Amino acid sequence: MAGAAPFAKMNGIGNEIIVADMRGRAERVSAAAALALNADPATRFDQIMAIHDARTPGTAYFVDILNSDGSSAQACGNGMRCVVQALAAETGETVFTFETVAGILNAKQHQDGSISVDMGMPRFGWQEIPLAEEFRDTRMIELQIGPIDAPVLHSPSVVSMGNPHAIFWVDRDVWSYELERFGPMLENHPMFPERANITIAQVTSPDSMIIRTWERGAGLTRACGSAACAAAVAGARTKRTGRSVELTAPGGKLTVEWRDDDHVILTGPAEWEFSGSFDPATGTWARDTESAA
Ligand SMILES: N[C@H](CCC[C@H](N)C(=O)O)C(=O)O
Repeated sequence: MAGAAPFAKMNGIGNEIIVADMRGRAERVSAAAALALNADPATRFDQIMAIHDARTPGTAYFVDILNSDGSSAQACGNGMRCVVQALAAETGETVFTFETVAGILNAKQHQDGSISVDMGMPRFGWQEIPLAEEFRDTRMIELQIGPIDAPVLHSPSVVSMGNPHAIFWVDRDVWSYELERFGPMLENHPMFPERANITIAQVTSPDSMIIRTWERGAGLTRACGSAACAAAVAGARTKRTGRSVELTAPGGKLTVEWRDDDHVILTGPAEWEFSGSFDPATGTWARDTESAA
């Protein structure tokens, strides 16, 4: 393919990620390419993490994040771990400083192969998330779906991890809620002018919870790293948990530590599946012949 860019299909505990190598190129991965790659079952993804040349001194790369509907995302914790694993394999480095549209982000690969990403500081102001109306306390906002007198989901905590998140606390098994039905309504609720990632969370101990996420621009996913961060922060803010939490998502476990310096550290694995090359304008792609299935 002329002008093709290398990519790796990877995942972060089942969050389907394409790491695209756009270094040395001026163009972005187009929304049309994202839609085409997502339409093919072999390359279906939740996020594309496009690695570009650095724009800012002191950073190694600029990472552009696209959702599977072609929209842009400001943060993707699971995808950043995939980026780190791909770059660590290529360069032998283990510590990286990246830039995204949301700012500077540090990450490192540990001896055991797990990867920690510093997701920065959470933000709680209603205008920062953003919400459509003023709430002075975003630990719990008025929002509900279902019958007025017996809402199915209500009173979420809202947090920005660079991207907007709403966490609905539930007592029952997270699988007993029809997130595929409520997710789209809540993602697009007028309360969220930039839409939102929607998570239901069941706290199982002061340092653990089970979560399921409907992602803005991607739908149901097996895991969402920034949602794990948002849920852990919201858990600590509402005194449901401490500041170090293990989160079980459908695809596996992640740990989040909300450090005393206010930074949120997400740790978990990343997995390579296969490599190929693609046209960043159209999404036409081919698998590398030497790449395993
Ligand atoms: N899967 C990602 C989050 C993608 C966020 C995206 N859906 C949005 O904010 O639009 C993660 O691991 O953090």
